[in-house]
Amino acid sequence: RGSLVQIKPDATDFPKKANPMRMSRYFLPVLKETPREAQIVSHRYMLQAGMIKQASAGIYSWLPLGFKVLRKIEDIVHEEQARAGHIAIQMPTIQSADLWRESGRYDAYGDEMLRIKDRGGREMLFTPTAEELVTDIFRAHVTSYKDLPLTLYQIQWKFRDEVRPRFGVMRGREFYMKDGYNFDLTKEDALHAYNRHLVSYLRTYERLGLQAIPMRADSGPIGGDDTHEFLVLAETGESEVFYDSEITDLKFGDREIDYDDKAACQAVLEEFTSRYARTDETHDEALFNEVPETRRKVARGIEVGQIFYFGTKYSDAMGAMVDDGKGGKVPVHMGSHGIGVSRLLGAIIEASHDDKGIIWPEGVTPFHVGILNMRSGDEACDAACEDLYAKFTAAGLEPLYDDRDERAGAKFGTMDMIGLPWRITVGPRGIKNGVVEVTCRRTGEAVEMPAADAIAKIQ
Ligand SMILES: Nc1ncnc2c1ncn2[C@@H]1O[C@H](COS(=O)(=O)NC(=O)[C@@H](N)CS)[C@@H](O)[C@H]1O
Repeated sequence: RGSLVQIKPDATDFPKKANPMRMSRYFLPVLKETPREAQIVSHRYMLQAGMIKQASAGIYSWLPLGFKVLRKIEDIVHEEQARAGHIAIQMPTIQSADLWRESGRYDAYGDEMLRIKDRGGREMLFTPTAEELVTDIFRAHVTSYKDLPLTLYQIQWKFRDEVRPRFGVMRGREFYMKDGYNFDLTKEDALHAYNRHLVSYLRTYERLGLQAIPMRADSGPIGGDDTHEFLVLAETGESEVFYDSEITDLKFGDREIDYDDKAACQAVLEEFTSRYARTDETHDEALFNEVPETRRKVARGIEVGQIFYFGTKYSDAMGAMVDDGKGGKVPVHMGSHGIGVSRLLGAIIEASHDDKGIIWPEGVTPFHVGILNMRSGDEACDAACEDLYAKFTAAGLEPLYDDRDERAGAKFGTMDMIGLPWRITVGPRGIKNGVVEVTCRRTGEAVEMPAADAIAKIQ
C-alpha cells in the first residue's frame, strides 16, 4: 500500500466550456411581469430572467441560463480547491441513519433532517452535510500518519427542511454545497488546513466578483469552537454583522501563496481576521467599543461559506485512528468547510444589479456577449451577426445571438435583464455606415465601431 500522495495540480485540469447559443434555439422563459412571490431582487430577477422555476417550497428546477451560471461557479470552486491541494470526491445524497447514530447526531439534528424509509424499512436520510460519511470512508482506508495531511471535498446537493425557506435559492431546502473535510495528525496541522481553506475561499469569492468577509461565528450543529463564516454585505442579508470598516479595504488579489507554507497561511488568517468582525451570534459589545467610533459598522450580510475546526469530535466517535509513527494510535484532527454554491447566484445578483436587471461579473457570466439583431431577415444584418457569432466562438468566447423575429424593444429588455457584460447591436443604419454599437452593461456606455474592433474590444 503506497502512501496517499497528495497531488497538487499546478494547472487545473478542468475543461473550459465554450458553447455559444442562438436565442431561437434556446429555452429562456423570461417572465413579462414581476413575480409577486419574490421579496428580494435576486429572487425576482432569477425568476424573471428564466434561470430557475420553483418545483415546491425551497426546491427549484435549474433552467438553462441558471444552470449555466451554477456550473461556472462550480468550476471556479473546483479550481480553487484543486489549487489548495484538496481532492474531489462525490458522496451519495441518500445516507443510512446508522452512521449518524454512531456520531450521536441522528436525533440531535432535529426536524431539518429529511428522514426516509426504504422498501426494507431501513432508516435513511437525505444528506444535510457529510461529516459521518466522509469519516467512514477515511477510517476504512487510512491507518497511517504517512497518509496525512488529506483533505477530501465534494460539491453535492443537500437537503435541510428549513422551517421557512425563502428568498429563492438564498434559503432553499434543496441546495448545492461544496463541503470539504480535512484529516490531520495534530491540531496544529488541522489549523493549517483551516487556514488553507480560508485562503482558498478568499480567492474563490474574489473570482466571483464578491467581497466575502471572514467573521467569527457560532458552530451550531456541526460542532467545534473555531469557526468563521464568510459574509457578503447586503441589506437583504439574513445575518446581522458588526465589523471594523478597515476590513473592507482588504483584498487577497492575485498574490501567490504556497498552500503548504504554514506560516504564510497563518499570516493570511491574521491579516483578514485580526480586526473586529462578528455575526450577531458571537458579537461582543465591549470588544466592539474598542474600535474607533468612525470605524464601527453594523450591517447585514449573506453567509456564503463557513469553515470549522472541530478536533476529534467525529474521529473519536467513529474510531478514525492512525498510527502516529511512535507506536501509538491517535484519532485524527478534523474540520469541515462549506461554500453555498447555489446560494452564491443570489448573493452575486444582490451585489451586482440595477433596475433593469442582473449585471454578471465576467468570471461567472453565462455568455460573454449578446449579439442583438435589430432586423432579423435583413440580409446585411444577418450576415454581420453570423460573422460576429462565428468570430466570438472561434475566440473561445460564448456569444448569445438574439436572432428572433421580435421587436427590438423586447430584445433590449431581455438582454438587460439577463445581464451579459457586453451587448453588440447590429442595425441596418449602422451596417450601412460600416459600424455596430458596443454597449457595456455595467456602465451603459455605448460606442459605435467597425465589427472587427468590437471583437478586439470584448476579447
Ligand atoms: N438552506 C440553505 N440554502 C442555501 N444555502 C445554504 C443553506 N444552508 C446553508 N447554506 C450554505 O452552505 C454553507 C455551508 O453550510 S454550513 O452549515 O455552514 N456548513 C456545513 O454544512 C459544514 N458541513 C461544512 S462542510 C453555508 O455557509 C451557506 O452558504
